[in-house]
Amino acid sequence: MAKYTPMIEQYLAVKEQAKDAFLFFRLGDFYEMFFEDAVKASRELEITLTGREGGGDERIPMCGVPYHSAEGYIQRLIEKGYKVAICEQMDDPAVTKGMVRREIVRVVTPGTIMEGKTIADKSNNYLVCVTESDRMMSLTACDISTGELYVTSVPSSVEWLRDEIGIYEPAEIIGDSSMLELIQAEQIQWSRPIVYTPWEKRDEKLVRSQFGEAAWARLDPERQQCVSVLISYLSETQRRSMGQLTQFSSYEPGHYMILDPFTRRNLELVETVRDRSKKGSLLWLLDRSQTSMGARLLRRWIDKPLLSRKAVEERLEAVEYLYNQFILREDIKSSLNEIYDLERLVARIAFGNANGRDLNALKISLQQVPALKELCRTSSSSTLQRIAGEMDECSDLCEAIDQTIVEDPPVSVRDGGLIKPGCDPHLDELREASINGKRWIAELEAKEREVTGIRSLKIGFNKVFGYYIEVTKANVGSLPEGRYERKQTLANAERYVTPELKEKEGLILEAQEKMVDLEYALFTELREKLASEISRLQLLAEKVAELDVYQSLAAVSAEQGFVKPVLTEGYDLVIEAGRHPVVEAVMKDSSFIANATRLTRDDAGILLITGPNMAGKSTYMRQVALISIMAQIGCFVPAGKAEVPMIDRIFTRIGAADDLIGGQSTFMVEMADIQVMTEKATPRSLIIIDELGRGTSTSEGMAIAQAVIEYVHDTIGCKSLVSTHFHELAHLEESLKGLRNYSMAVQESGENVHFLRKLVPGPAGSSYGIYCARLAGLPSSIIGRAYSLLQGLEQGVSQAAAGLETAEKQLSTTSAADQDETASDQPHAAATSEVIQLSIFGEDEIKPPAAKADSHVLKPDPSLSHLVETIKNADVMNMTPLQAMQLLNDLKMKAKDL
Ligand SMILES: Nc1ncnc2c1ncn2[C@@H]1O[C@H](COP(=O)(O)OP(=O)(O)OP(=O)(O)O)[C@@H](O)[C@H]1O
Repeated sequence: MAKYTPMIEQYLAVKEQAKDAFLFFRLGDFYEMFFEDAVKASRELEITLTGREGGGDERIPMCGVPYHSAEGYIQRLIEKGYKVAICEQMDDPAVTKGMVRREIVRVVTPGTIMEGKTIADKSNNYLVCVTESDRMMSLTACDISTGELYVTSVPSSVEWLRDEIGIYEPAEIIGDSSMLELIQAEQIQWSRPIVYTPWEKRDEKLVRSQFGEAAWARLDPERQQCVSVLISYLSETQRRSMGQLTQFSSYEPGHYMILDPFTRRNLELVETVRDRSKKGSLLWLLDRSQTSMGARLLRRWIDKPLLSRKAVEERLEAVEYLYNQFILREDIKSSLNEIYDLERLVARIAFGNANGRDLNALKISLQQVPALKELCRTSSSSTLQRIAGEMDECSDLCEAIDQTIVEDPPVSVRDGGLIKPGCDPHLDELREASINGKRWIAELEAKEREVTGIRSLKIGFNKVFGYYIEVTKANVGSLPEGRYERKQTLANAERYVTPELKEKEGLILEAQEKMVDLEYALFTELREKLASEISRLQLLAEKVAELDVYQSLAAVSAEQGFVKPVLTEGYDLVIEAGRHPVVEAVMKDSSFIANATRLTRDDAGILLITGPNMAGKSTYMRQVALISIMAQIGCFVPAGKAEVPMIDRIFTRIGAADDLIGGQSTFMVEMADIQVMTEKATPRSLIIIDELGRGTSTSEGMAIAQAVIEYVHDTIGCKSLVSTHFHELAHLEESLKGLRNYSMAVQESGENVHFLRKLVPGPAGSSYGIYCARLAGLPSSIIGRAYSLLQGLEQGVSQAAAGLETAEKQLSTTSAADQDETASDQPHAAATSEVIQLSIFGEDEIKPPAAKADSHVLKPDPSLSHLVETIKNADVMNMTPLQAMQLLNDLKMKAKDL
């Protein structure tokens, strides 16, 4: 095989270091890609694929992008989930003999981007690292564009891992390959695509030197390991100091309310279920922030509601104060409005890619701080006063920028024109020389015109020939002999230089070159000075963001008529006139119907809610969860009055999450969720289950629903809202002390049903499902047929229920003697209530059949004794839930055959 050229050999050697990335190989003014990379990139970026002789047997596929527009191409590849390794020329080709050295200077990955369209201003872009050691799982989340770094760990648990990743919604996850496989096996459809990079190398030394020995020592060993893996990845991909990472925030997951990814989605905390847009989410409603940092912090608060009542009350104190102080709120708002994204500015400064405009943005932002601080200091809110006390105005840094950078600097920092006069005496001298030189040239032009008598003579400049005297062809004859040396011939003009022009040009260009170099040096000196004060700036950014969130929560609370919740360490959740904040806000006619909620230890901790489709059950249940979350982030809540206990976990099982997991049936998903709930829920949790037990046959669904409700009631004992279509479950109120029936009221008038959206005590009469189908516009033939089928089905259910009731009666008489005190733990009897017939239509063509369901009790059948025997012999206490379900199903089949 023929040998490759040295350049291709060099390419291949570099490519070895970046196998999983596109290698952007700098060749002059282009980044070139070769071989497979070229073929793939030409397809992904829609650029022309060419070829090049490289010494091998065949032409080598090649494609390239101009270096000055590479940013856009890199972003497009990152958005598609690829990585890009940037390989630069390390020597100046102009002065290098032979081949220039080339090295990878940075690998851009989805989790390590610093700027650009890919990361929205108001959201974070996290890289998450997961590791496991000694049966402890650790997770580190880092956003290098803002300098945030979080680390936490717990005894190994896949659910925890899933929940925690759900909080960060990372762009990329690195870490132990076994852990990555575990996460991928969960098949969760995250709201954004995640790139997985196995990475097990660690760099403890770097972590210790970057964060200090004291901070290192405070971390548990498993967290140390996790941070070391992450930092090693950053250092190998970014290949520069990550000065923006000044500290890590190590936290205990137990300090926050736990919300699994399904619950987050179901409650539409940061995006809607339907189109995953922010609009229509709780974040959208609460976000009146003026700065991007504030917006990101608000999102973090929503992602992690607090468990410490004291900490929440401190937040509420500030929100309440600002709620009542409209003018102060407006003043704070207008100051905040002038503040740029400090976190990202500061990260760019540390990363070394901030330009003059960035420094000025920092200056303008810092100029707002004294006023903000004063507003907080003079307030009578203790929280705001604390913020004022912690705000470092950084006026020295503001002044340094002000003295150095001109008002409107260019984008580039390498071409001069960004340092103020008076900042550096040497620069001023050079400027003077350059200005004088230019003046001299202007004078020379006038002089030459006079000497030659050529009025159109002019002096110009270009990069190739420098300064020249230009004379049109017609006037060339008028030039005196000797002094003028021809440099360039154009179509209708000639260009000349003279010895004195050449000499002056040398001086001017030298001054200019020196000036540009000196300006760059002065600029980087300032940038480095700012970089060395990065922790002060980051701390200030935190305070500004916190203040911004307070004013945002206060503004929206005042605007929407929210009230301050009363937080308790107790059990009872009592809400008067509660509303769903987002549904209410999007209703144009302010017609949202408020509903109360009472979940108390003395009365009932479980509300079993029945009611027709469309009646507002889901909205009601979500509103209770949202009120709890809002209270625990420190926001006022949409209610007339609210007493809210600190809730440790909200568990929701709401229909809309069905599409989250591919390849599993709705029913299996529901059961898996319920399983997690039974394992994790505590008495301080809140459970919300919408339409429990659907997705399987009616009788099985009903049986499972009842068993689950009993388990929640007897074993977990937490507050729960359960909605169901099985009206037959209403009887549970009799057997479960802590359960109350409620329903969403409807009013029937003639043919129509009017949804009152009002929660009333007692079970619902009917589900009106077919009525809703009619509302949705289904053909009347289908509606009519559905009604007649319903009648048949209801008779069947009624008979089966009656059969079971009889069986149960027989069982109770024959086995009364066997009963002991554990009987109350046995599954409760299947529903026996009469199924209520719909009668909401008049003499319509789709009128439901008139007959009422037959509710009489059937006579016992001889084969019933077999059924009873089976029930009697069942060793219920030693059955798994699945065996119990199986038994129940067998009984049902036998009952059907009776
Ligand atoms: N309290 C309320 N006041 C005014 N409108 C409401 C109220 N609650 C719900 N709605 C409106 O009623 C519609 C149906 O509500 P929701 O989805 O909660 O009903 P549902 O009983 O859960 O129905 P389904 O069982 O079909 O899911 C929603 O579009 C919502 O806008």
